[in-house]
Amino acid sequence: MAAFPALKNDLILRAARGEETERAPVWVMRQAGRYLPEFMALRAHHSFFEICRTPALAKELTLQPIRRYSGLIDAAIIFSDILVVPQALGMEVQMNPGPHFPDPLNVPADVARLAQDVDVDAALGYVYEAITQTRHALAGEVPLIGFCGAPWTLFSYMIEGGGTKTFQKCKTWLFKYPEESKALLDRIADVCIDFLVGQIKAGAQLVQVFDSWAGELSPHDFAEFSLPSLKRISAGVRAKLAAANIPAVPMTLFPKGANLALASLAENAGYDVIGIDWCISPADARAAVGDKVALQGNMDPGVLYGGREAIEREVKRMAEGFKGGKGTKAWIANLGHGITPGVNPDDLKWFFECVHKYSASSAA
Ligand SMILES: Cc1c2[nH]c(c1CCC(=O)O)Cc1[nH]c(c(CCC(=O)O)c1C)Cc1[nH]c(c(CCC(=O)O)c1C)Cc1[nH]c(c(C)c1CCC(=O)O)C2
Repeated sequence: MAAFPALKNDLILRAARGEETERAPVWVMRQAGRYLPEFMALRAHHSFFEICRTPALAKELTLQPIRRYSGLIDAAIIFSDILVVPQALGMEVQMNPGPHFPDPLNVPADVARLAQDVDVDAALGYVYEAITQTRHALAGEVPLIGFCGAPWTLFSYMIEGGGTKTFQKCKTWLFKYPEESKALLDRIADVCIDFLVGQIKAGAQLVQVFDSWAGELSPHDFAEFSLPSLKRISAGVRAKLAAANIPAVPMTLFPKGANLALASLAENAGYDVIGIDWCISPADARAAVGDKVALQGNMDPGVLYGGREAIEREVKRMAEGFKGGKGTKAWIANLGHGITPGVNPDDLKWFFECVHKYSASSAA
């Protein structure tokens, strides 16, 4: 592996490994995104997936929030999308403006259309190249996060053909074709394993699995359909790294909306960090997971629309919740989901400043 510049800020890696830190490390999901004028300026000249496939452009977008919030932000996340995995499986995905699959999987027989024995490293090598270039360009300022989508969330896009409110088509699969559904979920998981291992080899220092639709399943169905593939990924990544003599990196799971599953996820899903949304209080989340994992989250992204007073009040409340009580373990400050367009970038700066202030071990 190429030698990278020495890391100057390892706060998030220490927190992810379960250590209490002098203050909470902080980053936000979708930090390179449409709320940033510099993102919109570059995006005006390139299509979304063109940027994903062009390492120099993906690197540039990854660095934008790091430059703007230098000294305040503790991690970069590679600019890409969870939908590059369905693309690697041979599906066409457009972004206009939301994701659109012209030929979704309608019935189990359609799985035959997916690419057989995908060479993940060949199909997604452009992501690895973006990661390696970004690691060099970061010059050790903060760690770089790699990611993928969770099988259940990707399954839903591949079957629905885009975003959905009803989940009608993918739930038809789960409940009419449960065995075929599980086989497809495992198949997606196997691509995710190779993809995360490749990202780690290329320089990713922490990886996150986004299960954005976890909360659409009942606790029973989450355990039945999503959890097995999430475990397959954590175990598969660790086994492949060990076999290749590559040190493990921390793994984060963001099972959005699956707050009822927190205790069992902390117990045996195989992740170091669990990301939570804002529909559970930090104290309740910590009570559910004990000291088995670090927690990441969880301010409602909508608070960023509320102005400085609201942001300060809610960061203080969040910090007190995560710090309070016995057995408090590590905390990575973040929003409970991605930052949304329309947020004033200066208000995000204020969010970071408030996290620094209220999460410090000396803060009252
Ligand atoms: C479900 C999901 C997707 N993509 C992702 C998820 C999981 C996280 C979540 O639940 O928000 C993950 C993602 N997407 C993007 C990143 C980049 C890294 C980061 O800054 O966090 C990450 C980590 C860039 C992006 N991915 C997308 C954009 C905006 C598209 C544009 O530039 O036109 C960005 C910056 C497009 C995208 N990609 C996806 C959707 C639904 C959309 C369109 C609507 C939306 O923006 O929410 C699929």
